[in-house]
Amino acid sequence: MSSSNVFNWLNAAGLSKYHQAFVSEGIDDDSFLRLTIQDYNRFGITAINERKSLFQLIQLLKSQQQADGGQAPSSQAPEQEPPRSAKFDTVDPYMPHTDDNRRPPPSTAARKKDTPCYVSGSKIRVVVRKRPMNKKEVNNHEIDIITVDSDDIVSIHEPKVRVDLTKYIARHRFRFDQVFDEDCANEEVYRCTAQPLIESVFQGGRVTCFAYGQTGSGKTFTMMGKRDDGLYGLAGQDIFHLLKQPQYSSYRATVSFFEIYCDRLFDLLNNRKRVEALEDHSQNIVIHGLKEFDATCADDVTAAIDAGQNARSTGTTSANADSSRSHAIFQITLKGPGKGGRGERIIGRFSFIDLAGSERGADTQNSDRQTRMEGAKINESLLALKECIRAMDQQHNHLPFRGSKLTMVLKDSFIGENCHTVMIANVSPNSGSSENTLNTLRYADRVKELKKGDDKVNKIIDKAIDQNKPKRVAAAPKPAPKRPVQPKPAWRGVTDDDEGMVKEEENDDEEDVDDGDDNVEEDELAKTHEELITRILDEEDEFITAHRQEVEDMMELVKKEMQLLADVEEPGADIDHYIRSLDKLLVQKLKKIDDLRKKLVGFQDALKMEESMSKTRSKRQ
Ligand SMILES: Nc1ncnc2c1ncn2[C@@H]1O[C@H](COP(=O)(O)OP(=O)(O)OP(=O)(O)O)[C@@H](O)[C@H]1O
Repeated sequence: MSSSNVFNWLNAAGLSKYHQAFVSEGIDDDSFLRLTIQDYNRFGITAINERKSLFQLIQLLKSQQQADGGQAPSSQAPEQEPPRSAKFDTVDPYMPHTDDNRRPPPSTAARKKDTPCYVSGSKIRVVVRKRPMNKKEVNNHEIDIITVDSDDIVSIHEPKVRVDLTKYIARHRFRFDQVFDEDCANEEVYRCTAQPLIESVFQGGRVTCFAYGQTGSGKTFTMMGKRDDGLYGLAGQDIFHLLKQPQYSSYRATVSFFEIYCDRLFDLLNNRKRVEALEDHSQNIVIHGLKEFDATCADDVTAAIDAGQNARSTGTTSANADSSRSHAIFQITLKGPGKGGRGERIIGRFSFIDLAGSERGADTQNSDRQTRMEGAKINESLLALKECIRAMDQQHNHLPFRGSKLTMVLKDSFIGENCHTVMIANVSPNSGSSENTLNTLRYADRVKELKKGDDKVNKIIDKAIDQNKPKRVAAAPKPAPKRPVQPKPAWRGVTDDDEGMVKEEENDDEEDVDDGDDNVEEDELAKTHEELITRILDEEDEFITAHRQEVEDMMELVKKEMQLLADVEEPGADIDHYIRSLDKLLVQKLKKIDDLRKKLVGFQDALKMEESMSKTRSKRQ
């Protein structure tokens, strides 16, 4: 291979001005193809667009080399069709990192190593991860109803029974940015989701990675893994690897870990102390009282994760001991010198969120009030989250981050140019979870609805999918409008199987259906109910604060009474003064008790109203 290729390649990518730096470093064609993102700084290539160009160029040359059976690419600029990600105008971060030191386990690595990670031009990436069937599900003779049809298409084969008791399978297909099957290791999920975004945190980025899904679908497994092989730990390793580079020597990393339960924040690294999210004068959200710990190596991250997870699973009250009812937020923040060398500023932040079990949001009509309130808050936060991500992706000016505590504390993850969000929708494969799995896929699908400008891109993908579609055999009748919202079948095919007639439905483009007047009324009732729950939670806080104040005031008054008693027992004490003073104190005490009691009665009324509203809603179901 001639070394002159390096100049031609750089020239093709508009980077010829850096050629000299490559010559000085002795880079020939072979070593050029082995360059990693971490190397780019050595040549002075720091601008994001130039780094992207170089990354893309190297990927194209490598794929050309592979296509040529390992032959060296020519010195011409690559002429082949760019990989799909390049067509979509973003890219690079999600192409495979072949330089990665960590290797996925052999079985997965061998099959998946070269699978490119696709990305559209948007700031949000939605992937699906299917977990394997567990022993219990196998022993119960449940079947696996999820098939991963390709790198980005997943089908759920939902067992259904008609009114005439015949069984059929409704097949729903969804397309996402990427789909991981049950053989994928955490490392592979990490490689295609969080890892490509690590470097952007060093460039001022705010990266947020959510694990969404029903309880037991693998959210914690994905985020935590077994100690440090989950996304938290893997990201920690990479961040510290980069922090060792000379250009980042003035940066430091801190970690924090907290959870949101019923709109309340608890510090998982400080005995679950309650902390508050407040807006400062610049409208930034600051979590007052949250402990941030310096982390100097990946082991510090692991230690913080262990401590936080321990605190989470050994909750102080029975109600929130169940971690699936709270959102856990683990943040790694990079800090560096402030502007002009003064003070310190936040450079970037990586936030990982292990969301509450998505099915918990449906607990709003449970007989237990605490469960209802938890459900309402989970529901509210997941809806607000979806809206914020969509608004961010569609570049709306208005971001509804005030819709929940969760979106409020993540405000800086949604605003600004350099924000990226990854949502990992975790699904359980067993037939018993079909309803929840379908809900998860629909939620993720709504998050990822492509914006209008992407129509062209959509068509290209749809065409690709169409080529694999079975022939359309009959127009499908629109299903009767009924809650939960049913998808509009795009087509139906009819085949037979052992169970009798099997029908397949495909729902690549699911749409909401009109729920009618009854549902409008029901929605209104649900809205009022949820508002009432929010009011109760706020009033509960206010009432507890008022009660605490009343106890402190009473203690002061009791102290004064004791002083009066001591004085009156002295020889020659003024009995009139004693009686007048005691009367004053008793009036003050009565007023304090009366004030607190009025608050208590108001609060009880709200609780009764909530109870009756919950019953009304249950009766209407
Ligand atoms: N991809 C996977 N491979 C192997 N085992 C998995 C995988 N995903 C999940 N599991 C196992 O499934 C079980 C449930 O997973 P996990 O606790 O992560 O679920 P979860 O969604 O976090 O539930 P919760 O909401 O209750 O916290 C665990 O025993 C976990 O080890």
